[in-house]
Amino acid sequence: MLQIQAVLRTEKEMEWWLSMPKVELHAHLNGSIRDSTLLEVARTLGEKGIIDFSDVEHVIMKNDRSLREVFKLFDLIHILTTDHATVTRIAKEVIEDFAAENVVYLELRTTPKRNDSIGMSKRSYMEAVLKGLKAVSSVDIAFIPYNEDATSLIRSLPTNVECNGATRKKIYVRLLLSIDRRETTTAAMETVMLALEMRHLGVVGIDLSGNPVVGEWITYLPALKFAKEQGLCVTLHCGEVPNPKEIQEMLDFLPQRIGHACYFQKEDWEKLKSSNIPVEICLTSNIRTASIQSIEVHHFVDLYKEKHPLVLCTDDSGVFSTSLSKEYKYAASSFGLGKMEMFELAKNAIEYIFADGSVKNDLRAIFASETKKLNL
Ligand SMILES: CNc1ncnc2c1ncn2[C@@H]1O[C@H](COP(=O)(O)O)[C@@H](O)[C@H]1O
Ligand SMILES: [Zn+2]
Repeated sequence: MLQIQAVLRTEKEMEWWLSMPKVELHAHLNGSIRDSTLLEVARTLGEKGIIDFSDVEHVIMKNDRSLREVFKLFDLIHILTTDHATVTRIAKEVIEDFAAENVVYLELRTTPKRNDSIGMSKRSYMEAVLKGLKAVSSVDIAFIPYNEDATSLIRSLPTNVECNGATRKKIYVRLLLSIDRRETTTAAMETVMLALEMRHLGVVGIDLSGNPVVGEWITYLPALKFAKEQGLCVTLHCGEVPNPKEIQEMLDFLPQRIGHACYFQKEDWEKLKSSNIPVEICLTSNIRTASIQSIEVHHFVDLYKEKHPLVLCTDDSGVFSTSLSKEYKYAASSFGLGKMEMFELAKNAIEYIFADGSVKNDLRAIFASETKKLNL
């Protein structure tokens, strides 16, 4: 009986975190796939004899992975998902999943991939992602920044709308194109050129990600500089492993945001704080990959106390079996923060999004109306 009551209490508690409006700024498409979809795709490839399903199932369901193992898993995920139809499917599902937990603004990042053997170019990969966005039907989605046609007019309704008595959820989506650290300067530049060509379709920036022990900062710098000059926003995975020289160079570049900041030393914190660069904090990801030894010593605490710009994010909700609601609940319970404080934290993230001022205004209005509903 007591056990049932505890379960009910936990469920009720989770409901609140689910219903709170949230802003997600650090989510990798291929890291955010539902386990069920990944298993289904793997099973189909197993039946066709392309992979050995039993081996793959074991890898997908494993939960405690080191950072090295995470990147091995990504190589496997990419084998499973990198065809146009699957990319479209996962893009649609990932957006639906974020919208279902009341993420009202999502910046989804993905690495455009080229695979000549199946006729995939970086552009056709991105077109498949966009097809997924257009296929979303369970929620209203606004992803085209300019009201160029009638459809996008409908799609840019500012708040959740009433439909047959029920409120339909509404999510803004913007895209970031990732440069993988394995890529060459030329390949990185191709990604930036593609981002520029796709700006009118909701691409707002560039991310640098991939295995942090691979590659050199100097390789990506020309493309990142060019992106910045052209007015694209840039976010960097920074300090996921100890690399003092690279961390300093990245901070000197003055990106619009950074992700992680785990292995920062005194001079890195000083530079970060004086330049006020917002930090995307991914708690579960940092703990699972052991980039941070335990939640009690996470740099969230210091940054939060100092009112440094920060935003809670999932990183890879599929790979780390998390969700943005869980990340908020985790932070609240780990750091002793109340619901009001967490709501404020979520609301402040609006200031660090890469979309334009009109989207920020709409989001501020959404948060203001939700304050009343949530009894805060
Ligand atoms: C755990 N911390 C992390 N650190 C660095 N890069 C990461 C990452 N998690 C994900 N990625 C990057 O995102 C890709 C998967 O999504 P997309 O194929 O782009 O959609 C990974 O291959 C890696 O390059
Ligand atoms: Zn990441």
